[in-house]
Amino acid sequence: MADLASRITKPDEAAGAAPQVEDPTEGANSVGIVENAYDVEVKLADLQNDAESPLFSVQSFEELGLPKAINDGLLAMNFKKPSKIQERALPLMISDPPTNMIAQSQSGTGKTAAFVLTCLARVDLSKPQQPQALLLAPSRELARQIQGVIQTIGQFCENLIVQAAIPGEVSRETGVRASIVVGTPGTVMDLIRRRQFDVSQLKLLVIDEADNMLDQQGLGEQCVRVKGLLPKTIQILLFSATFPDNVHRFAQKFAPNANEIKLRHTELTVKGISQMYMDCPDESKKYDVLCKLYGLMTIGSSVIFVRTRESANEIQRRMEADGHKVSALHGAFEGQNRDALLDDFRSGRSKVLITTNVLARGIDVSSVSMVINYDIPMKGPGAGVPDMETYLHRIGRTGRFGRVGVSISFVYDRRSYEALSEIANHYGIDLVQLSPDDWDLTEKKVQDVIKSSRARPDYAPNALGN
Ligand SMILES: Nc1ncnc2c1ncn2[C@@H]1O[C@H](COP(=O)(O)OP(=O)(O)OP(=O)(O)O)[C@@H](O)[C@H]1O
Repeated sequence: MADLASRITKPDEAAGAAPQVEDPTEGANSVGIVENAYDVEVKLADLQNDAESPLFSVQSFEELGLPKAINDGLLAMNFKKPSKIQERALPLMISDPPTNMIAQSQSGTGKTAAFVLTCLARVDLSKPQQPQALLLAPSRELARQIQGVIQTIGQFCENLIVQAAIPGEVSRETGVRASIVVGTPGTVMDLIRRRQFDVSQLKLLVIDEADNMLDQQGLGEQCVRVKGLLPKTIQILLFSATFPDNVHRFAQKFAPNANEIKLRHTELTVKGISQMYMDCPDESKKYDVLCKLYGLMTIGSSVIFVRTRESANEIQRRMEADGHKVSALHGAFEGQNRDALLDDFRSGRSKVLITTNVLARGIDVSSVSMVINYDIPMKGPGAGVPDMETYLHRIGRTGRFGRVGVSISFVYDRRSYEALSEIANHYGIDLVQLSPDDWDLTEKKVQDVIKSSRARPDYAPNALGN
């Protein structure tokens, strides 16, 4: 118990945990749009000039030597400067001869654009239907999102065809006909086996969320099998915010002689995310606390993470019965239903999303200002071990690319308290305590952070608009 207590900060430090933001007492409504736009330019530019920030860079995109059509795409996305990972990784990935890469960078720091730019720089667009780059992701949502990023950054690249290899997307008659293919490992494997995906000319394999994808307890076997069917000389890029030691060793075998960009444990947390925890009296009270938070959750958009599909359904049912508007998304839903639910959330039509770990990684919705860990993430036999990596990925759904956000983890008994305490110690996080007994203070602490995130004019669904 003492461990977590030692990581509690004083109440008035709560808003301070989200540095370099507008005065938190100033809500979006009280700030004029023009002034505000100026503020934000300065704020993001400030972060990008701060050598300590993961968004820092000294170069411009032009200096990285990418083709003009790609630079035009970056301009259209309003990407003014590369982030640190983009600046460091890109020159290594696009240089010849092609070299493998294992790259780690905090959540929301632009890893996707780093590997997407490499794909766009490597494919020969005179062969638009010949698969040349394959990107693998752990969920259909992430595969679709990456497909969208490629299409947006590549909007000025003539003849670019990008296809998603996820269930229900590739017709049996035509098979895969695209230069860039983004998929989930099971579907990709099926397509290759059925000879509907010609992999003979692939020159690039990207694995996003690579520690999760290569984990031998999970998708690892499938990824190894896919790789075994690809040309031996293929360039391999592995990206994630987390690389636990055991998976990292395996990653080095999977992508031999790779250049590496690694971070220490304590560098992994994103400064813009104010991490808090809620001391619930017991498990049965967690639901009431959640309902009390509901008003704050709808100021921006929020994601509530739970352990099982059943509890996602159950919380949705109860909250709706109590008159709240929420959506639930998990692996039991049909693919197209899942797509529609996430699209609604991205566009702001729904503001509160209850989900499982299926959406813990990679999903980029810039309007998310709050993440709730209704259940502390656990793993291992009997799910008795705190899942450090999943915690970091879950909270990383907010605080994207210099934005601010808040995460609230619910604890209610010794076990959940100790698990969160281990997570906090592992990353060296100072968690702010919230109490359901002092609701006014709780509300103020959370609102201060959320209001700061709202004060940004680019506070809207991301540039993809999907
Ligand atoms: N150079 C840039 N300038 C401005 N915005 C950027 C830049 N690069 C990326 N972004 C934006 O930052 C957000 C986060 O990027 P991205 O989704 O690639 O993060 P990530 O590092 O892959 O995070 P995660 O580990 O959660 O998957 C996206 O909305 C993206 O459009």
